[in-house]
Amino acid sequence: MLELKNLTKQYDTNMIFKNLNLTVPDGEVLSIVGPSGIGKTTLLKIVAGLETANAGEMFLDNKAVSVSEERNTADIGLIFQDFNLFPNYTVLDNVMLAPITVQKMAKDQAKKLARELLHSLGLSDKEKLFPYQLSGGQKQRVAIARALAMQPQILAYDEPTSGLDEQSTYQVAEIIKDLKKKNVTQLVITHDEPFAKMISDRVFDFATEVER
Ligand SMILES: Nc1ncnc2c1ncn2[C@@H]1O[C@H](COP(=O)(O)OP(=O)(O)OP(=O)(O)O)[C@@H](O)[C@H]1O
Repeated sequence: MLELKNLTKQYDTNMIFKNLNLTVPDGEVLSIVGPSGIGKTTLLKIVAGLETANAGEMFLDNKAVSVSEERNTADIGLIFQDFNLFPNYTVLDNVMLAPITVQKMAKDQAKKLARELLHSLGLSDKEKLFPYQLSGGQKQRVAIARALAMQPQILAYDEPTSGLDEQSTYQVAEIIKDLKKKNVTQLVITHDEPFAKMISDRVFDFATEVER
């Protein structure tokens, strides 16, 4: 379970949000909607430890997690809007890299895990390709496999359907629903309302539920 209590973020004098409270139970898919520039990506970055908050508390499974400093942990898997794949690595290496370098997993074990994940996401035949040789939907699935390889407690997606066609959007929705069945907690920033309806247990409207 993820809990955010009175989270406040400002950049210099620009207050982005104040006293944000949000609880996401295990296995829930929560979509976060709201207009551009309102602070949705900033919130995900704070949750993932890539950005600090000015005040407030975060708890993961009732354990306090500092939001006042950046963290380099595997507990939250972030899937970036532009995928952030390593361009000079193959699909397989993109998925294997973090378990080996961050978690010190043995190479054979990391390869086995990466292949299982790629298989489950329908990408077995793409493992030797480089990111530039993939479609947007395939890149998105590699980014999901890469995040899952770190066995995070929570997966957080920033606009996972941006730039995807209807079929790839549907595939991403199916992946999110499958992961939900495995009790993976998922936070999804999206402006795509039909997609949000398809995948979400709950929708958090940033514009109305957050003080500024
Ligand atoms: N590093 C930064 N320094 C200063 N201001 C920033 C920084 N990052 C973001 N901001 C500001 O914070 C506000 C929220 O940005 P954020 O990217 O979180 O919005 P968003 O809701 O995700 O928008 P979008 O849907 O367009 O991605 C914006 O006004 C942005 O200019």
